[in-house]
Amino acid sequence: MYILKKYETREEMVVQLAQDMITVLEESVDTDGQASWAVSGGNTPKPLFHAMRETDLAWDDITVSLVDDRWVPESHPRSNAAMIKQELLQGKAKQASFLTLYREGKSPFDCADDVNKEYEQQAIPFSSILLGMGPDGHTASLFPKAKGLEEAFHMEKAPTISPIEAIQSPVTGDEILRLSLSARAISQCNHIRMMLTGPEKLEALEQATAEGSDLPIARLMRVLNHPLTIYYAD
Ligand SMILES: O=C1O[C@H](COP(=O)(O)O)[C@@H](O)[C@H](O)[C@H]1O
Repeated sequence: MYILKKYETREEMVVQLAQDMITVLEESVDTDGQASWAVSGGNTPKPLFHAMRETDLAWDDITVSLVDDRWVPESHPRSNAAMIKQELLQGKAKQASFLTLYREGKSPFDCADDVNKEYEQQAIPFSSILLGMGPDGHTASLFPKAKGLEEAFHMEKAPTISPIEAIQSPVTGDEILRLSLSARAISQCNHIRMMLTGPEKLEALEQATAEGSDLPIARLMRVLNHPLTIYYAD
C-alpha cells in the first residue's frame, strides 16, 4: 500500500525529496517541453518549497497547481494559494505559471466545472503530485465523510477537481468548503509523493491505513496503480 522512506533528519529528507522532484520535472520538460506539478498546502511542505525555489529548473516551462484549497481569498491566513506564492513561487521559481482554485463570489459547488476545465487544459497530465496528510486521515481535501467525497472517489466519473464540504472539526477549522483533486485524478499520475513529519503523523498514518480502514488516505492507496511513496522524518 505504501513505501516509507524514513530519514534521520528533516533536512536529509528534504534534500532527497527535492532531488526526486527535480528529476521527474526535468524529465517532463525534456520529453514534453513542459511539466506540471500539483502541490499541497499546509505547513509540512514549506522546507521542500524553500529548497525547490532555488533550483535551476526550467521554471518558465513548469505549471504549478494546487492539490486542494480552502474556499477563501488569498488575503485569508489559511489560503493555500497565498502560502504557495509566498513559500514556493519566489526566487528562480517565480517564473513558473500558477493555477489557483478559489474564485471570488461563488461556492466551490458552483464553480467546480469552470476550474475543472482550466485544470484539464493547463495542468493535465500531472508530472508529479505532492500530497500531505492530516491527523484525521484526510489527504488533499478528501475529508472523512465529507459531502462530495463519494463523487471524488468515483473512478470513472469523478472530474479532475471535486467540490467538498467537510464536517467541521479541529482539523478543518472553520474552512469546511474546499476544492480538491479527485481520487481519480490523483490515481492517473505516475509520480505521487507524500511528505510527512513528526511522530504524531507517522502514528496517524499507521492507524489510518490499518486493515479495514475506510479513511480517505486508505481508500486512496487502494485505488492507486503503485504503492504510495512517503518521505518521512521525525
Ligand atoms: O487541509 C490541509 O491539510 C493537509 C495537511 O496539512 P499539514 O499542515 O498538516 O501539513 C494539507 O496537505 C492540505 O493541502 C491542506 O489543505
